[in-house]
Amino acid sequence: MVAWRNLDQLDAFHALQALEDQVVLKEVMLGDSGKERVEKYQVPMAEGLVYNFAAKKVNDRVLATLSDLAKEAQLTEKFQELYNGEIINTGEHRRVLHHLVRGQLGEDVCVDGVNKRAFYVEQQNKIADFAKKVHAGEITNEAGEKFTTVVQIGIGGSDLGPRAIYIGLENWAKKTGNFKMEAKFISNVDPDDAAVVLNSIDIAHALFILVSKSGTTLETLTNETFVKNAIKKEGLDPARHMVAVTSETSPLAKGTDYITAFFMDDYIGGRYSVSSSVGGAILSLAFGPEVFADFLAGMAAADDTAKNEDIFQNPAMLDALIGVYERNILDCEVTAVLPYSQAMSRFPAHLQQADMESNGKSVNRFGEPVHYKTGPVIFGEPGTNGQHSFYQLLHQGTTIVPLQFIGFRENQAGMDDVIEGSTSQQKLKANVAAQIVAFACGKEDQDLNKKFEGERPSSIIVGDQLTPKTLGAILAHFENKIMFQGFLWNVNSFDQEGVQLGKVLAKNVLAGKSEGALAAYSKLLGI
Ligand SMILES: O=P(O)(O)OC[C@H]1O[C@H](O)[C@H](O)[C@@H](O)[C@@H]1O
Repeated sequence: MVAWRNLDQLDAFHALQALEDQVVLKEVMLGDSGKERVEKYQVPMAEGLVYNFAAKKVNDRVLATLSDLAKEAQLTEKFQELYNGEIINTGEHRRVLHHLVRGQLGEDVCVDGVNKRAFYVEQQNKIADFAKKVHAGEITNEAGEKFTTVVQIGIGGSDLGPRAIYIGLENWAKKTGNFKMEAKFISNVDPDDAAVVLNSIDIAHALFILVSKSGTTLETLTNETFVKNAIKKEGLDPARHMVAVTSETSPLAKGTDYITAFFMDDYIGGRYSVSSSVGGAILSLAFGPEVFADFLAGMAAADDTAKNEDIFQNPAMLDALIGVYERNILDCEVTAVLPYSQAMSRFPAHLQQADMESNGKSVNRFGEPVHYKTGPVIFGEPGTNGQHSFYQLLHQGTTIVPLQFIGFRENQAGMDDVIEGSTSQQKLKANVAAQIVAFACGKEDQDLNKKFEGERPSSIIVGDQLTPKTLGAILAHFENKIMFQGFLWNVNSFDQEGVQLGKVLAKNVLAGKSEGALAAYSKLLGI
């Protein structure tokens, strides 16, 4: 049995607080010691990726104490309980099974006589079969013509992950001959979101995927009707243009006006659902089921490394521990995710939900207040765009923001030119290397306005190229990092009560039941 204890009840945490090791990056990262550190402080990840943490404020003693913390917090055992199907989501009294969607890590998990792995694989096969029939023109619109565009209607976890992964692989798929259908996304209840998408597509040849795990989300149900009205206006039958992805217990599962439905279940949290039918349907239609299977294989490979007890063979656990060190010992409030890859432009937005909805909690998994900081604020943009906007604050501002870089040796599209002695990809890579050192080491200057203090910690994930497998491995790395941090903070990372209050108040406004400030704001907004 594992013991679920608060971070401040662990001896290793107090040992960490007592350490007086103040790693000074501009000392350890300069000259030969910097070179040795970059070569030494890295661990292999799945799919040939590497997690390098040389520019983090850690040394061997801090790392040894973090390793003790991992053991005392029983991170490996807790992960084991999770993938073996224990009720880890205490708030909603649910299992947490997103790992099982991409592979069997432990024991069989059976619920009400159903083997859950078999259920997830069955849905994957059903989606693969459907996607192949759409691509082959066996499933068509009412005129017997092929669908050319696929549009996902969903929000939060039913939008961000699938959208980030679609954008992440679009150019790769075009280059490698795996591009089957263009995908678009409608999420916001702002009518302009749906209007822009509907105006940009040929509705007669569009297949819509309605995605809602709960089947009750106001934005998604509103957009469903919005889209169905647009389909009807074209003189077409909405039931011939829409499939549903939902949990078997949701009201949508009983709907009859869909071509077909694909399922997930209550054990897959929305923000962890990209590997389930939620991401499976759109990604299999856009790129083919084999590409989606490769993406899942990359995730499964990363999940496998997350089982290792040794933190130097478990990059997600190591990353999580360093993050807790920065949050609870170095007192950093924010973390930036900075992919030097345009294809990962929506990845930070997805991680914002994954991380902040999971670990943005003030009570532990038993509902008792915690007396330490939990999840940080997450933001990010692809480099080098960020360099020309918010990096000023990162370099010289009064807030120290730990950074998580991601970079690749090769680009995806294969199109590149030598301009003034270097390719664009080389320029991109030179920039990320330069930034790491600039953030760590800073620069002296008599003019304080031009002085860089340095001491801004960062890590980098490096790979050869962003592919379905490496993207899967990177996503699973972050999912597992978030999970381990939740274990360390002893919070339930798998519910999200904090999103409810606003929904209830908005319903009151629409039902004409508001008073006081709510009524005044409603008037101000012209509702
Ligand atoms: O998939 P759905 O049930 O429509 O939920 C969509 C989203 O809405 C909720 O408000 C939650 O905060 C998210 O975690 C969820 O992903």
